[in-house]
Amino acid sequence: MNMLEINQLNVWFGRARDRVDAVKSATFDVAQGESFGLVGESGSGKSTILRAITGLAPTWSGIIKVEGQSVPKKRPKAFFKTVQMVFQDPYASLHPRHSVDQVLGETLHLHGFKEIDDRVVKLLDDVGLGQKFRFRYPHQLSGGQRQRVAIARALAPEPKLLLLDEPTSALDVSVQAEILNLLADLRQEHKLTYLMVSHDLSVIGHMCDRLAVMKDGEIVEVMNVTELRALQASHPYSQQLLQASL
Ligand SMILES: Nc1ncnc2c1ncn2[C@@H]1O[C@H](COP(=O)(O)OP(=O)(O)OP(=O)(O)O)[C@@H](O)[C@H]1O
Repeated sequence: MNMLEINQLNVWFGRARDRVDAVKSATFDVAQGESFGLVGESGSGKSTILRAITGLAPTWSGIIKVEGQSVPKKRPKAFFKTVQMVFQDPYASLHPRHSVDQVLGETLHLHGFKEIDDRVVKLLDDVGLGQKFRFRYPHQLSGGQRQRVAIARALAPEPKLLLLDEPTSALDVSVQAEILNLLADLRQEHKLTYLMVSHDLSVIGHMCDRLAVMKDGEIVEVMNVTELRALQASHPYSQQLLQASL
């Protein structure tokens, strides 16, 4: 079964002469348990696709289906029990005056969980932080530790689909691999499906099964990572991207 189906998705910002067509007729699907990458140059519309799925880009047309169900314009709370997003910048995505305990506890509470204490401890273990981080505030954490908290928050509702928007590009090179390995382990342990944006083909090659190449708001090619590794892109733009990343 497909976890996610995107059909003829158009996303735009602004009106009339100011209109920007950020995503044009994007069509792809992501199977249950699959990890799917979106690559392309800056401004090609990768993040906008994730934002449209999660409801952060309000003007869109086309079909977005999660587990076979069309997503309505206004996302019900239940949607966020299935779909969660991890943002690029862990400095911007955590409230500076909320402790780790508050961030995770409030998310769990919002989604109706009981035994919140036990779940907070378990989430911190799952992301490799452990209890000693529980009562810290964001300014007392490194970038990598903050991103682990953001990942724990995304895992709190026990989602099935994680939207990952360049989850390591704001981090120090030395911790990028740690976070990618954590995400790969979590996918296995929690049987998650990933839709991941990156401009880094080696990250996509490491993390994904298939990928879509975007250019100027359009998907120009969908390929699997075996083809990526063998440099078998057929579209000239994909070939250019591959050559540039060597
Ligand atoms: N809120 C907005 N208002 C107007 N235009 C926007 C808005 N958000 C994105 N855009 C435009 O939509 C296009 C796609 O942007 P998007 O952020 O999806 O690209 P991207 O491929 O994710 O790039 P990057 O790798 O730099 O994040 C760009 O031209 C961008 O300027």
